[in-house]
Amino acid sequence: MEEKVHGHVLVLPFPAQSHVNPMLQFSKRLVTKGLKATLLTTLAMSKSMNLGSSIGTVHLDVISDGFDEDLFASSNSVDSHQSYFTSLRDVGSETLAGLIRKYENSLNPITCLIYEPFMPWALDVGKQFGLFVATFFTQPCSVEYIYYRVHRKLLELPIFSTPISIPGLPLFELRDMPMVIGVPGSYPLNWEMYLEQFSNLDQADFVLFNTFYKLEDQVVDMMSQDCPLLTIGPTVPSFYLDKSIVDDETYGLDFWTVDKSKTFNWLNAKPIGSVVYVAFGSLVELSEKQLEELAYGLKESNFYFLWLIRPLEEAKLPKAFKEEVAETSRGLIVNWGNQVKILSHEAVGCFLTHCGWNSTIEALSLGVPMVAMPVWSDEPTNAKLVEDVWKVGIRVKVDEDEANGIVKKEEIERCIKQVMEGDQKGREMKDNAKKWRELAIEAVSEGGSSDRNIDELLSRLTN
Ligand SMILES: O=c1ccn([C@@H]2O[C@H](COP(=O)(O)OP(=O)(O)O[C@H]3O[C@H](CO)[C@@H](O)[C@H](O)[C@H]3O)[C@@H](O)[C@H]2O)c(=O)[nH]1
Repeated sequence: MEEKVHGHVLVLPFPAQSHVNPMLQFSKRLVTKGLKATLLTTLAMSKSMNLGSSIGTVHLDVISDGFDEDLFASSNSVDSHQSYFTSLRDVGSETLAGLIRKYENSLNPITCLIYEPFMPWALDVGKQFGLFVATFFTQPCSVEYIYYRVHRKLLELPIFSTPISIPGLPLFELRDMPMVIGVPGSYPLNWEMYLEQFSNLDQADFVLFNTFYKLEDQVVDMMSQDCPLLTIGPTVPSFYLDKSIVDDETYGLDFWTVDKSKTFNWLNAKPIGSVVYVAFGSLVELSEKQLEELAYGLKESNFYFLWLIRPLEEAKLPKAFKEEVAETSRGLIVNWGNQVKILSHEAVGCFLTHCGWNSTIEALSLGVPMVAMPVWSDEPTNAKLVEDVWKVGIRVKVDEDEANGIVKKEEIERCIKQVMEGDQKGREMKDNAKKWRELAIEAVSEGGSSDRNIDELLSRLTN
């Protein structure tokens, strides 16, 4: 039977893998602190993944985004973006309100809403019901602070002269800025959405970031001057950090089928630090030409490689390459897996990543050095920080002569070798990666900066 608790938090992520993961994980932490947490999924997610009423200790409930039969509606083509976002807002705000009402007369009515700011309307709904509302950013503070300064007109666009100086951040070139700024005119709908995040942020009771204080201290201090900011990350399954949550080796909700045995049978047979792990997250789509360069860069680096690549992307790989991989044990191609478990495997020597924020903070948390190959959004900035601030990786250079910014196979091979081979630079990256892992563990462990911040959130929530 359900017990009365001191607070019931409704958690609303944007319905995509990389947004659900950190917010689901954060929900688990809230439960360990004595709250009830209910994560909201869409009807399409619930149906197609056959979700039950909970994931571990976190309750699940559903709202509609108006696309009840389409699991991938939120990440489909740019043309359909606008209609998806309109529907998400219109249908979502109605069904969210209905759901809050549903709990009003229950033993544990909703007391707090934690929402992702790609959906700023959720804050308005929460406030209509008099709830305590916290905003949860799934990208790093460094990136959001840049958007915030544009929103406040403290950073004028377009940028004509470099290097770019932003308080709390290192000097940036255009290539280090978030893609919508570094490449003016790119992703116009996303740009609108990034700025909209701040439209009503002054109404939020707290602003949460999936980061930890020591990782972004200067920019966190800057942004904290303007909003009640709390760093609460990294939101990586606790099994890999402080082990405070029972049965917590995975996030627990996957949009694709997870390969459980092939990957680890293959990894278990490889020497320590010998494998390049390659993955580009849940959204990025590379061109056929780029995939070909990547494939042959990996092959020619002569290291073992494990490549997690979604089915539609895999279909674009050169046939000859796939056949060669299938015939030898030099490489393994798998469609989806448990990335954090892979990163924690001793055979993995480096992570070739697009620098999505989850992948980046997961690699930092697991102490794995990176080859950074950013594609869009926050990724160029994350790659800059990986290479020049945290010094845990090397960023590939785009071939200037190639249209559409292709990274050539020779460059991929060069970067992999730099990280994997034991020369001084490679060793420094590995040592720094270990250092960031220790600091990540410290942040989420009892009394650490993120742990104290979660307690601060709770004390406001329950008083
Ligand atoms: O086989 C796989 C591959 C990935 N993952 C997980 O999927 C998530 C991927 O997230 P992320 O690394 O952030 O990449 P994207 O899915 O590309 O994320 C989008 O959302 C992020 C957060 O807003 C942004 O930083 C990115 O630029 C944007 O592309 C991570 O938690 C991974 O652990 C798996 O579990 N299995």
